[in-house]
Amino acid sequence: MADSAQAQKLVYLVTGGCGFLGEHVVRMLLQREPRLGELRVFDRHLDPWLEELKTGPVRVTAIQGDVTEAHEVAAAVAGAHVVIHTAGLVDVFGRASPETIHEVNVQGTRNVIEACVQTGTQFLVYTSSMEVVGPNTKGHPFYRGNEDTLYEAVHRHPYPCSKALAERLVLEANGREVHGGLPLVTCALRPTGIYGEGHQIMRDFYRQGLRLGGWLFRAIPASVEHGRVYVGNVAWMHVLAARELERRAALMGGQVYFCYDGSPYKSYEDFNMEFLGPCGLQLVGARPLLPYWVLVFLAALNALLQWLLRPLVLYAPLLNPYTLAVANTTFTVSTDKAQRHFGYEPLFSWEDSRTRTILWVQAAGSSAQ
Ligand SMILES: NC(=O)C1=CN([C@@H]2O[C@H](COP(=O)(O)OP(=O)(O)OC[C@H]3O[C@@H](n4cnc5c(N)ncnc54)[C@H](O)[C@@H]3O)[C@@H](O)[C@H]2O)C=CC1
Ligand SMILES: C[C@@H](CO)CCC[C@@H](C)[C@H]1CC[C@H]2[C@@H]3[C@H](O)CC4=CC(=O)CC[C@]4(C)[C@H]3CC[C@]12C
Repeated sequence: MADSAQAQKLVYLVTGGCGFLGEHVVRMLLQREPRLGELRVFDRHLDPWLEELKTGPVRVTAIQGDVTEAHEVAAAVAGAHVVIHTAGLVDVFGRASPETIHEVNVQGTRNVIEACVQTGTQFLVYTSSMEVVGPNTKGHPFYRGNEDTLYEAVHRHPYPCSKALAERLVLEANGREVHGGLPLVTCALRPTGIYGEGHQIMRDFYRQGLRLGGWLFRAIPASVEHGRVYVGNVAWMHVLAARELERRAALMGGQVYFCYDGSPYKSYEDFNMEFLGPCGLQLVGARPLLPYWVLVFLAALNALLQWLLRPLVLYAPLLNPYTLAVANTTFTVSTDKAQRHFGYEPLFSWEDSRTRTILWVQAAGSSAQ
């Protein structure tokens, strides 16, 4: 991004731009990035709402493509100044095979890096995940941790394994020489569980509650805290990080940042009730209704059934040994690294984030989307 940066209009590429987070990043860039000249949205599935964006002042180019196809990625990256790589296979339910998760999340990321190097794109922001840290398989709590907190990160599940490998590739690529001789500058953002408009699991819990006559049943102790982050703030952090990578390359290059905002620390279920409560649902029980060992048994049973039924049908319920372990382990972050390094402050207050999410749940829960 040369000396004439003031006047220069920039080309951004967002991979996974039609996903839950990707859509917010795309819209945020259009609203809040004054230097944006062209926005390329790359996704395996292009959504119809992209068409509406094409009538605005910024050129929006929709590119249907697969990150696992190196030539498709290289064609999309060529000529871009900045890449925000958010495409990924988010699967902790056993819907996709471990090989597919690895292919999309690790090889896909490798393809993005190589495309930057080959075509001379200098700035890369990667959407990593809290899952590269934990919770670990031993269920150790991560309490108000930051990017420097020591934690025994042990990955077995294909999703966190893939995110950890991909993040490492991105960080190690920092400083590589790209076509034209300049250094690649990379950083990785690690959201905790994201919520907000478009959050399909929240919508599923809402519909399940409606089916059960307005009741949800507590499964996880209220004392197990989760850090959650509003999707608009995650998108804003991506936009800011991408903008500041050039000016603060020495400081930000090769760094990781947890995504955080003012959302309260609560258990997964109590946090969901912040939105589902005002939509008319109630969480039954001050304590879990079933003993923990019963949940462990049911989760193991689900895993067994998934394995047995796989040749016939895909059985992928929310509860499995991995999701139970994650839901049942405290994982909260408390950090100001992004604020110190690139001036991040949440754009949306907790009240705002909550209101926006409630409105979306009400609309999405009752429609057939
Ligand atoms: N949802 C969450 O709570 C969290 C998500 N993340 C990360 O954020 C990123 C976005 O996640 P979400 O928006 O939640 O997921 P999502 O599934 O809604 O979006 C992912 C997007 O990537 C696209 N995609 C998948 N495979 C692709 C491929 N082979 N080629 C091109 N595009 C492909 C999908 O079509 C989708 O539009 C992912 O990298 C995920 O690992 C990180 C932390 C928390
Ligand atoms: C035991 C059930 C009783 O109601 C509740 C099951 C909830 C789980 C499906 C979720 C609990 C925690 C979630 C994960 C967490 O937010 C961290 C994540 C980060 C990511 O990068 C991807 C998504 C996820 C793994 C998220 C997935 C859903 C949960 C396991």
